[in-house]
Parts: sequence; C-alpha cells; structure tokens
Amino acid sequence: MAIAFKSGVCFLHSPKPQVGIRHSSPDSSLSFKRLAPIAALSTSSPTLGLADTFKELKKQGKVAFIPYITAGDPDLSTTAEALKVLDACGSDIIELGVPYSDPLADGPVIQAAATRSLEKGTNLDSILDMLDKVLPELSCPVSLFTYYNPILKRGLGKFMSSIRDVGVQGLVVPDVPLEETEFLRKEALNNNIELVLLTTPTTPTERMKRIVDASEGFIYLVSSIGVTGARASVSGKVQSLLKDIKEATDKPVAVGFGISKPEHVKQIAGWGADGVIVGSAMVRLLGDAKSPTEGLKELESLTKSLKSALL
Ligand SMILES: O=P(O)(O)OC[C@@H](O)[C@@H](O)c1c[nH]c2ccccc12
Repeated sequence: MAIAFKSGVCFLHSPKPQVGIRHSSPDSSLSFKRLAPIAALSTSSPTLGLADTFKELKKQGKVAFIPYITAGDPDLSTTAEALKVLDACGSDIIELGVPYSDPLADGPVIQAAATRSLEKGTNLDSILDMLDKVLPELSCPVSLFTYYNPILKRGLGKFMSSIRDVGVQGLVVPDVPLEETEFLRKEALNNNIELVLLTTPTTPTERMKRIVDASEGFIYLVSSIGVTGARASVSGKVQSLLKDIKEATDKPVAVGFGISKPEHVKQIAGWGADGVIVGSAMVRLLGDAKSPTEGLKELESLTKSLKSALL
C-alpha cells in the first residue's frame, strides 16, 4: 500500500499510525495521508512529546523507529531535507546531533561527520535557525543530541529555553554525570523538554534504577560497550538488560548502538524494546554520498528497509 506523506513521498507497505491525523476514510487500514495533526496534545508544539509518542505507539502495538543524524553534515540545508525524508518515511522520533570537537562516545563515522560539519561552520545557533523553519513541517518529535560542554558554554537555562523556543521536544546528553543530571533535569522540566538518560551494559543495577527514575521521555539503553558504530550483530546481552530495566520501570526503553540492519531491528523489537535507534548507518550514507541528493535517496531507502522490519 502506498502512502504519500505531506513532506515527501515515501512508499511503505503499511500506514504509519499517527495520533490526531485525519484519515482519508474511517477505516484506518485503508490508505491515508499524513496531514497536519488535527489537535496537538501538547500545547507548545504541533507534535506529540517523546513519552506521548511511545504511549500512542504502544496502544497500536508498534515499536518506535528512531534515526540519528549529525546536523550540518554534509550541510544544514541537506540536514533540513533529511529531517523531512526521515519523517516522511515513518520515523517516530528523530535524534539530531549537535557536532562537537571532542565526541568521546562516538566512533569514526560520527566523529568524521562532526568534523566535516564543524569545518562548514555549523554551530548551535545555525542549527536552531534551521530547526525553527523545519520543525513545523514535521509530524514526529525531534530530540536534540549534544555533549555537555556546549550546554555549559551557553548556560543551562538559556540552552533549554532556546531549544524549546524552536520546538525541540527532547534532549540526550551522553556525557553528563548522573550527579549533575539534577540541574539539567530541573531546567529541562522548566522548559518542557524531556531529558533522556542513558544506561549501559556495565551500569550497576542500583545506578541503573536511579537513571531510570530520573529519565524523561524514554530510557536509552546502550546495547554494547565502546563507541557508536554499526556492528555485525547485536549483543545477546540486550535481552537480559531489557528485562532488568523493565522490571524496574514502566517507562519506554529504546535501544541504540551498532544497529544497522533489518534483522537487528527485528531482533531487538522481539526482545521487547519499545524503540530502536540507528545512527552511524544513517550518518555514513549522508557522509559518503557523491551528492546530497544521492545521500538523501540512500537515507530514504535505508529508512524504509529498517522501518519495514518493524511493521
Ligand atoms: O551510531 P550507532 O551505533 O547506530 O548508535 C546510535 C548513536 O549513533 C546515537 O544515538 C548517538 C550518537 N552519538 C552518541 C553518543 C553516545 C550515545 C549515543 C550516541
């Protein structure tokens, strides 16, 4: 079944269920167009927040597909188009990375993307300017992804209000120490931003429980030790890690790190994850392509194949 989405055309075999979307017929199993949401549940943004997105997907028995791309690679106008393609192809949440000079948790693909983007002069202001224009066209929420230093440089309160003002819904900060999370969390809550925290295969159980309690939107389960980067297979440990976290909370859990193939996606969804996060495999396509147009086409095709594995 082909569905034309408002901001691009992405042919999927089954409609992406949307909240507040006008169906072309009462029977949602028939074709439908993604139109502007009739009534946004959150007042300050036309899209649902992260937690509400997971809630709606859970009602529909769906698992969230969450791509990550680095802002400004190969350039910000391509990033704007990439956000629309990812949205049109059924992404449920998009993680947008702010390039940073010392991305200690990133592997070579995302490090290189950050370097290219910084060399082009990308900075937080230019990213926010782009988002201010693009976010109203998207129907899935965007979660900004940044290391802690750029936040400290701008000041917690100013950072949070500036990302909320352009419609960003969530925030992931991989290197903020849990002990400092409290300040960040307070400012995030003041600005209606959902601060997503990460737990890893080596996080002690008691610490995992503190992280889980403090995390908003969803919990990011890092699937494997080391840095980001596509892996040949997903660690079987993820299954028991998911079980442990789900015994500690009802909050949604999305798994990231190393995921790059439909079989990875199926496997993780089968283990009970509420969402699957794919970054390096997406970033590589945009970075390696001979032209932005080619990169966007590759991005669309990978997104469709990974999303289809969840349908
Ligand atoms: O690139 P991968 O292996 O698909 O993993 C997702 C990851 O890219 C994204 O969530 C992310 C980008 N940079 C990070 C740093 C730490 C944790 C997570 C991330």
